[in-house]
Amino acid sequence: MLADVTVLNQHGATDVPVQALTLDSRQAAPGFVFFALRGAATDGHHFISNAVQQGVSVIICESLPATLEPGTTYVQVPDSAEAMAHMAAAFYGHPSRSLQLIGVTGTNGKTTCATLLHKLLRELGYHTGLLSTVQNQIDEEVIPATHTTPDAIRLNELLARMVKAGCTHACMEVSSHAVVQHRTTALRFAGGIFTNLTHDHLDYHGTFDNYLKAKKGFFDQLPKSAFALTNADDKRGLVMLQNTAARRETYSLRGAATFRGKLLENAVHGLYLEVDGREVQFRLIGVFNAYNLLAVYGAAVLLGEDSSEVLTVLSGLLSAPGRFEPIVSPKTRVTGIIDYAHTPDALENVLDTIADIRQPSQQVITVVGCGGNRDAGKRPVMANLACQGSDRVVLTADNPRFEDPLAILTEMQAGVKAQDLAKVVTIPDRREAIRTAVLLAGPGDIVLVAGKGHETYQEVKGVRAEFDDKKVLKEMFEQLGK
Ligand SMILES: CC(=O)N[C@H]1[C@@H](OP(=O)(O)OP(=O)(O)OC[C@H]2O[C@@H](n3ccc(=O)[nH]c3=O)[C@H](O)[C@@H]2O)O[C@H](CO)[C@@H](O)[C@@H]1O[C@H](C)C(=O)N[C@@H](C)C(=O)N[C@H](CCC(=O)O)C(=O)O
Ligand SMILES: Nc1ncnc2c1ncn2[C@@H]1O[C@H](COP(=O)(O)OP(=O)(O)OP(=O)(O)O)[C@@H](O)[C@H]1O
Ligand SMILES: N[C@H](CCC[C@H](N)C(=O)O)C(=O)O
Ligand SMILES: [Mg+2]
Repeated sequence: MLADVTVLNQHGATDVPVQALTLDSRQAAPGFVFFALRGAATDGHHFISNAVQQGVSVIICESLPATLEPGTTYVQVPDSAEAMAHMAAAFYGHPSRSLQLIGVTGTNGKTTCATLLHKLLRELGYHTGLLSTVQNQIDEEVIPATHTTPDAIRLNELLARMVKAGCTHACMEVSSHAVVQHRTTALRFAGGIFTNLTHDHLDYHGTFDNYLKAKKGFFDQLPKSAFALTNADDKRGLVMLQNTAARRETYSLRGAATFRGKLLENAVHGLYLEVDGREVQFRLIGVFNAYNLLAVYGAAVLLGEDSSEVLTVLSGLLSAPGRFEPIVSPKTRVTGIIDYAHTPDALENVLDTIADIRQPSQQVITVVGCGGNRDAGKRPVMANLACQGSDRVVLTADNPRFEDPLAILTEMQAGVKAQDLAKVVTIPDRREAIRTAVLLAGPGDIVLVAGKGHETYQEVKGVRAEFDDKKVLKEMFEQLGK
């Protein structure tokens, strides 16, 4: 890559003092390096002159502007995002090299696995960082997250803060967007975990094959020193490791694998599993969580931890916020479940879990919507799955973003089969939808509020208004005397 770099207006970019890095001209200031990135909505190259006006020292770009300002260094590279990843890692002193960094990728389960591994390592006595959809953490210090995987600059900055705080380990989610946009390029991972691959984000990746390649790209980049731990029961589990240089390891609930689990019981009070020959009761609910637990167990053992100690700690852990989080109404014992299921596979898993643990007398009422400016293909599928697994369904808005919430609901309704029409109501206002579901619930029934989990906002036309499914549900229980 370096052979292709062209430096103009200075004798060498290394002589230019640099105070900070940015990918956004609006944040640029004297002493900054500005990276011109080609994005999905616009092209950072259009903002080079703005960045120069704001006094940046260095511009990293793929094509040079027609006029070069004296006093500014221009570095032309084949791929600005890739160059940014390498420069960000170097600028922050390659923090990933001072950590046992574990990356988790897959369609569902990343937050759950990364959070569980973080909690486990904390309990085992390590100073540990976490980068996740819900929040970033340095030990117990919480730093709000804007992305599942931050951009390369923010990512390296956060890892450097972890190193400075004395962390020896860090757990992070690696989204498919992150791989494609080189957010994790130039990090040194000690291990990678694959959870599963199902339908999501086809709006961004175009085809399922591209989506698969993005996830696989993470394992292709792992070094020989790392482990690559995959779900052998997932259709794409082994493909992920096909070209990795890392040590290949597997986990399975069904057959031969490095880490074997057997489902003994999936009950309302938790999972009872046999793990590597030992029977253990866990507090997490649902078969999908049996996979998450096995993955985390395997990763910890591969990091050199004692398997018995790992199981003891894991058995006491609760899941990540907004992941199958139960809230029981005080009077009529309605069980509310808040879950971040926003993909067809996640919704199906959650409803299957509810089917496994419910009593025949309990009705299931599901509140669900689909996000705007995201994969539209999942909308009818999710509405249909909600109908298959529930007695009543309230279709509502998720985060409409820049789309018309009614148009999203029309696309969802298209997935409702004629015989299910009678069980569906459509209420665009999410608060009213939750209220209706609670009204429909008789004593002991189950209300699943899917899609937004831990989120504390609803995003409409670029504005995030306060909205918390958990709070609203509790409020409705109280208001309606449930
Ligand atoms: C689709 C996507 O991933 N978008 C990310 C991408 O933005 P973009 O490609 O749209 O950028 P753009 O608006 O076209 O701008 C191009 C460049 O011009 C720059 N610019 C723009 C305007 C200006 O005045 N000056 C300027 O310099 C921008 O800073 C950017 O560098 O690069 C930005 C900077 O890193 C990200 O903030 C942005 O995330 C947006 C907000 C987003 O919603 N991303 C989601 C889809 C995402 O990444 N999700 C995954 C999780 C998915 C999962 O669940 O698995 C995640 O890791 O969070
Ligand atoms: N291993 C799993 N397999 C399938 N579904 C799962 C699994 N783990 C969790 N889920 C379901 O998916 C939802 C999202 O889980 P989680 O937040 O852990 O996934 P994620 O991969 O981090 O999602 P995102 O891509 O949005 O960050 C959960 O609320 C649950 O419904
Ligand atoms: N990380 C996912 C989160 C989706 C959450 C859901 N509530 C929605 O808004 O679609 C995304 O950015 O696509
Ligand atoms: Mg996540």
